Amino acid sequence: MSIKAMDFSLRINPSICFTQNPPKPSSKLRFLTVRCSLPLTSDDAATGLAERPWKVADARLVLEDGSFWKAKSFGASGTQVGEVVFNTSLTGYQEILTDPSYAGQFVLMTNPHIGNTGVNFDDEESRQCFLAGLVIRSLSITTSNWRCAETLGDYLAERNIMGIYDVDTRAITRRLRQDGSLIGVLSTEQSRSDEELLEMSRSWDIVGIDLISGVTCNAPYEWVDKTKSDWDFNSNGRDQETYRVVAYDFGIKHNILRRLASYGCKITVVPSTWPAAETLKVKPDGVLFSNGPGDPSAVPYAVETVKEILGKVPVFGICMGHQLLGQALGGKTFKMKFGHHGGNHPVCNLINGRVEISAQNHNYAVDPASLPEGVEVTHVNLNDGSCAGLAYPALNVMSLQYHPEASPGPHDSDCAFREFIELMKSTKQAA
Ligand SMILES: NC(=O)CC[C@H](N)C(=O)O
Repeated sequence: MSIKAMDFSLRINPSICFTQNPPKPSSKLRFLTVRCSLPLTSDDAATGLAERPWKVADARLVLEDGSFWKAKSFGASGTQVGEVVFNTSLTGYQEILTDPSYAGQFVLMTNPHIGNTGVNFDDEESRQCFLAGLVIRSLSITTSNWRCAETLGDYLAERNIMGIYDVDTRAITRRLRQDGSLIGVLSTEQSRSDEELLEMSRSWDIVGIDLISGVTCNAPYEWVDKTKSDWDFNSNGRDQETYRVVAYDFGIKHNILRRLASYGCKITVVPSTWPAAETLKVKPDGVLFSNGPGDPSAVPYAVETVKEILGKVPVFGICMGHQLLGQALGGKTFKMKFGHHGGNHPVCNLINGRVEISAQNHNYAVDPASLPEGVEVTHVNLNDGSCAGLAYPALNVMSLQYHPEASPGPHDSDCAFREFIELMKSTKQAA
């Protein structure tokens, strides 16, 4: 079949992955995405015969199932072990990189095109990046955004975080969906053998480790920042009153604090080991138990703190905070097959029957069957029916397994902050 020159134009798009079999031209074809991929050998580099504008694969990701993935490195170099999880968010990679709940994990983005907006000063969700590394399909060759202050590669290198690109993220995602989360080792060190890296991946486990102690703050501090007015999409219905809240930092995301402040809370953030007695001494109107990394069963001290506070003031648990509440109420948590990480999870709010599209990031969940009588499941994840929210009205408890603060993600669940205000208000009035 012949193709007339006018029948198609050539569009270079470096973000689209290349296959061995490019699409067959047809007379209807208007756009053909082209990016070539030639087999590279180390001889080419040594002889200098083949000069190429791109670099040779210089990193390996080795998964505990025995699979090896050649990739190109950006950011920091070295060798790092972690659990590989995939995130389906289309936007917000900077908020994901700075979400402390990813400590100990490699985040693999299913969106193939990452880095295009660079990084900026406003989208940090914590004081540093705690994740093990970033795995992406295509690293944008340009950055373009009015807020961009730096490229993604420079940002990661400065923070000593490893990243890899040009790796088949779809194939790894399918593997994780089928077999569950896997431990992996990422290395740029040629001196380490494949066998050594595989052995490393098989001798490390994320289960049972207290990752919270590595991300929490060292001392209490006051939080004052609100959501900037330009970005506040939901400023109606605020209470005139100020509510005093103590927020336990198990790896807290800044936007939880910004949203609470915007709803009129005066917040003291405290470390994960802060004694319950000290919290109760300041007579807060409410206590927030934050999100945080890792296995909720590995932090019994945090469950004890939650137990001591339960029933004395209204409490709101988010993600890890929800799991700790579940345990403190007598329930059990379990590790899910590959968890939920992304900004497109439908959740049914059983109280009002509405469906919220939510931002999620968790590998563990509360088993609703293990909960005692009186504890209500208020939200259900519609993808798999897992428990997404709890309430125990007798003790003024509410919790969500996902992220009402978004960052990144949809804002459908922002009303949860309003509900926490109402809970504090009605408890205050009843006192
Ligand atoms: N975002 C979070 O708080 C994560 C909770 C917990 N670390 C999990 O993976 O389930």
